[in-house]
Amino acid sequence: MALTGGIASGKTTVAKWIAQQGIDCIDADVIARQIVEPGQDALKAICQHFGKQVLTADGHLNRRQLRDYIFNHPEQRHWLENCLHPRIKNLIDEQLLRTSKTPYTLLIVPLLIESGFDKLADRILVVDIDPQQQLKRICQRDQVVMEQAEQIVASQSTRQERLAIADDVIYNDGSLAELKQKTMAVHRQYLQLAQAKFA
Ligand SMILES: CC(C)(COP(=O)(O)OP(=O)(O)OC[C@H]1O[C@@H](n2cnc3c(N)ncnc32)[C@H](O)[C@@H]1O)[C@@H](O)C(=O)NCCC(=O)NCCS
Ligand SMILES: Nc1ncnc2c1ncn2[C@@H]1O[C@H](COP(=O)(O)OP(=O)(O)OP(=O)(O)O)[C@@H](O)[C@H]1O
Repeated sequence: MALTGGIASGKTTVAKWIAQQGIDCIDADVIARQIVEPGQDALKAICQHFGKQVLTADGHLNRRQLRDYIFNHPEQRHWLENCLHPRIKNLIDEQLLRTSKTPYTLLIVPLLIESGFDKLADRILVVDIDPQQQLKRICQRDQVVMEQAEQIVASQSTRQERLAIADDVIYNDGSLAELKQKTMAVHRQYLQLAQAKFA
């Protein structure tokens, strides 16, 4: 099962609760962080392309600076995606081979449509959020100004595009407790589907 949704829609929160039920989760954002750790070839490629100023004093990727830059320069965002997505795909493939012990595996991919990783999943779950609420959450959580929040949202698939490919939708329009209830309902449904598949 793949889980997607726009930035700050609630994917990580939903995935955390599903992981607590003992379900294997693979998170593309986590992999995207691992492959740019110091010493990794993706970090070297980024450094060669953007220059050393994209590193912090201790040799880590300066994520905030790169974020500010790529969301103002779409062609550079595409370069970064072309650099990282094939590497992320390889690691997802590797992890999928190793994670077959739980009834289903949850693959969390923010840019599911844009990356083409939707082909890896037999079912797509979308976390949907009201755009105004989404912008508020981005600004609050990431300490960015409204203009950058809007730029990031505009660079992603639209709400309609995501809903069009969804098999299941969790509407994150209430409290965290309500979100948890909806998540557990979907999880129970997926357990049943997995059971039916292997019965
Ligand atoms: C630009 C980077 C360094 C900013 O790092 P930062 O720590 O601020 O954000 P983080 O990685 O936690 O991502 C937060 C969210 O931003 C959004 N986002 C990330 N990359 C992109 C992108 N290329 N286009 C649109 N939205 C994006 C996603 O909704 C993601 O969940 C980082 O997001 C990155 O390396 N992006 C390119 C890799 C990528 O495409 N990741 C998504 C995996 S499918
Ligand atoms: N229903 C809710 N009520 C209150 N806060 C919420 C709710 N849903 C999510 N949040 C908060 O909104 C923020 C974004 O949620 P979360 O990190 O799960 O989103 P995400 O889709 O994983 O974001 P990203 O795409 O940036 O990785 C978090 O701080 C989370 O605690």
